[in-house]
Amino acid sequence: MTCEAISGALDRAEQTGTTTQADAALLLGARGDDLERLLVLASRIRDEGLERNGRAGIITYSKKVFVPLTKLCRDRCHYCVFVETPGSLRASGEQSFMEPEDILAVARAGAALGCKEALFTLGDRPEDRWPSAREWLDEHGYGSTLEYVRAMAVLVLEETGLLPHLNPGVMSWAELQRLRPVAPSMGMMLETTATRLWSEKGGVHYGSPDKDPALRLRVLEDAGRSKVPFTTGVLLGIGEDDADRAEALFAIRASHERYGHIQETIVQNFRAKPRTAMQNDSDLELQEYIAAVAVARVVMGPDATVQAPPNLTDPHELGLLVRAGIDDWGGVSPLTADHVNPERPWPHIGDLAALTATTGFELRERLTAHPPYLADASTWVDDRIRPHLNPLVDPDTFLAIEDAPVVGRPFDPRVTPVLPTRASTAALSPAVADVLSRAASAPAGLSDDDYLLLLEADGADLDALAALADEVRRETVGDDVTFVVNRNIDASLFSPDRLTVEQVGALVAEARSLGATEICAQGAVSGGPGYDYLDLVEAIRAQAPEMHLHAFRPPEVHEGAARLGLSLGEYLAALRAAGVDTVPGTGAFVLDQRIREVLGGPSVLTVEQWERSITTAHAAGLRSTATIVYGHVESPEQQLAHLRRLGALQDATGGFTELIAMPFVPLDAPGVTGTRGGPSLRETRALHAVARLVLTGRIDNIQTAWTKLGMRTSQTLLLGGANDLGGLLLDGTLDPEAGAEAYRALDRSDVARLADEIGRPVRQRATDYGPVTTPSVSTSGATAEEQDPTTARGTDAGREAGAAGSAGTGAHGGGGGAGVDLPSGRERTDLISGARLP
Ligand SMILES: O=c1nc2n(C[C@H](O)[C@H](O)[C@H](O)CO)c3cc(O)ccc3cc-2c(=O)[nH]1
Ligand SMILES: C[C@H]1O[C@@H](n2cnc3c(N)ncnc32)[C@H](O)[C@@H]1O
Ligand code: MET
Ligand code: SF4
Repeated sequence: MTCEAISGALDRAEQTGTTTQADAALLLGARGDDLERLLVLASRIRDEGLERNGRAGIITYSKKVFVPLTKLCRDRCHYCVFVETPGSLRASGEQSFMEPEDILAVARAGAALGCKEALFTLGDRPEDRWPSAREWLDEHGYGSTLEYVRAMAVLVLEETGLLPHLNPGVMSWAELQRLRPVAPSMGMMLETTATRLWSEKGGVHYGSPDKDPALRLRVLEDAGRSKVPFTTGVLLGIGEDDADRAEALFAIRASHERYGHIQETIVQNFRAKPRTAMQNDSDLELQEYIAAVAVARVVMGPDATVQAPPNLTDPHELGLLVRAGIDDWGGVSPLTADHVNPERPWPHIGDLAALTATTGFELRERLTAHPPYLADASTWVDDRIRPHLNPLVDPDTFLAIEDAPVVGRPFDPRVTPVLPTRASTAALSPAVADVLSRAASAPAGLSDDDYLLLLEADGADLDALAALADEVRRETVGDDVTFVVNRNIDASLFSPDRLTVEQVGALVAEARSLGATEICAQGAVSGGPGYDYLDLVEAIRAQAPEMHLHAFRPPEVHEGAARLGLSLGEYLAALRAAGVDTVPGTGAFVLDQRIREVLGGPSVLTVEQWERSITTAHAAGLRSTATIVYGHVESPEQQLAHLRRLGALQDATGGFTELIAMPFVPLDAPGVTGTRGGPSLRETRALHAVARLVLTGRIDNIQTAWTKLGMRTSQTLLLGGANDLGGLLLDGTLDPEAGAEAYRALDRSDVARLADEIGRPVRQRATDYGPVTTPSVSTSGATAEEQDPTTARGTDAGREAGAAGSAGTGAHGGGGGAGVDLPSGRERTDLISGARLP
């Protein structure tokens, strides 16, 4: 690095007040006079921002207690001394998790000292690695560590009034939604964007799944989209170089530019700890650190908050951090240690105030969420947390009212029924009311008896159950009613005389031109020469390389593999290589051997075969749907066991995208006798709601099988736990007599109306529930959004015939069980003109 290069970068930064990523990497090398210039620039930028934001001359901190909820972790960061193993905990006589009483003791003591923040910092998802963590959670009735975090945040709010700041590591989208109402702010250090430190043996993040930079950047994005005031930052001195540092800072800036949610960028210096893999590494050098803090200020700009922890730099050097442009010291505790850096005590707050004063600044207490976010609380703060926050916020500055009493207040459980029939709590049976109140804080943590009670709920109890499921749905995936635009191809027709390779190509080309993003192919192919499963994949792929291909149920996969003499794993890998993207998880019915024997003929896979097929698919990188067919001979116990089984499979593989609950339709299963003839509406509602609760944190999307349930029932279910309408398969002009689903159609205007009637937005999704990325093409030149009417039909649900699941029986058209309004057959409509076809 030449001095000219650095002073050139300084010149440019001084002139523009900002910098580029390449210049930032240069500026990180500034030392001596260059560093002096950089500090002056960083101070100037910070001071301009403070002035503009009405807080000139103020440096903030948050008075907090540290709650190390669990020190078990599935990661193994080489610098971390916080993390413990079950063995080390046993040796020191500690539990896997802090008990609620211990958490409250810390929080109460903090409140008595005027603290207003409870910082929950903990290991990532320890239950995935340590059976003892799983057991502790099971015994205490929590489905996951993050469910326990949520419950403890509520407990702390109610009992002490401290405001939770959650720093639990990587959070899923669903977890962010679940946690947002219980904390005004959250955070997760990006640490670094240097992937090699994670992917290469010897790197500090090797073997730590949660430290994949791509994953952490995803969390940053999700937090932004969820409007969570978010603290993040970089950890310096762990093997990254200046280019990496600049890249990480620019990644944070880019995410903030998209969503405006980065309330604070922490520039944290690595400190070597005994008993860690990095114990012999040296601490980050001071000049290098100071330069990085200043560069962070220049990169993040005048309106950002840049934080450096005051306990990781020696007291007599803290003035340098102020000169480097910080405006915040982060959380400081008068009570608890910094458990991440236990050897580095916090300065006394009085000393920190005095020291800050010598740099010309006044130290002021802020809350966990920074002033700009509290000033726009309707955007950034969930209304359930506001009653806890408001008494502590100074209405002029949005900083803390330092001497405000910190007292607990009840947390709004929000079990407000939203269904047409409103249930008053008084009308609930006491047992159901009790179960629901526990379900509100731990939906996935109830006992079998609890869920069985809910599966039998009726009347006001059922309405309240549905309302809670609706709330959990909203917190998990938001309000959008989603659907995918696709076309079903009945694979059982694939043969030289019924549906040729050319016809398949034409169907696919047409589907693509009409805006489909997915082709769904199910049904047993005959397997003649050139007409096997892989040939069908090839025929589809040849037409549409970009289209998502969702194809072949477990029985078909078994058959296809046997035909070629391949193992399931080999065959699924071949399907994937040929172009299959996901597989339908249909043909599951209820995963109970006796039930399958009653319902199915000889072609029905055993429980073991079905599970192996799905888990092998997941292992091969093919995700799948998960399904249940209910309302035949199964008991509520068996329904629940099935849902739990799907949840356990999901824990093992993470491969399910959604659950589709399909009512048994007797007319589709002519050979099956002795059933209860399909489910009632009551049973349908209870099952969907219970599925939403049981699968919280595991399977986030619950699809309503509209082809079997009809529109009115689907609306009811979308208000009672479900969030997705499934596939709207294009019914184009080339459609052959496509078996069971022929002439069943929904179009976009139907979907829009359906959602509008229940007050919800609609969103077209990709198969994996992400945004639709490939722009839809249309022969008419209209975009997918404009195309209307687009006739459409269901995906997996459409193909799952009543019980035995034989594809293409064509035996549709009658009513289902009581209360299940099947859609009436619809005439085919021309996709472009909307005109009825003959
Ligand atoms: O006491 C600590 N507080 C840490 N905090 C808390 C921080 O000091 C403040 O308390 C919060 O920013 C809330 O105001 C973090 C918060 C995050 O969101 C992300 C990372 C950290 C890291 C630490 C830390 O190492 N030690
Ligand atoms: C809570 C945050 O603390 C940081 N962290 C973890 N271990 C150390 C260490 N030895 N030195 C400095 N910071 C550390 C990480 O950035 C983590 O995300
Ligand atoms: N485990 C989390 C993370 O590394 C929380 C901080 S480390 C104790 O992000
Ligand atoms: S830094 Fe966080 S993720 Fe890494 S081992 Fe420590 S607790 Fe686990």
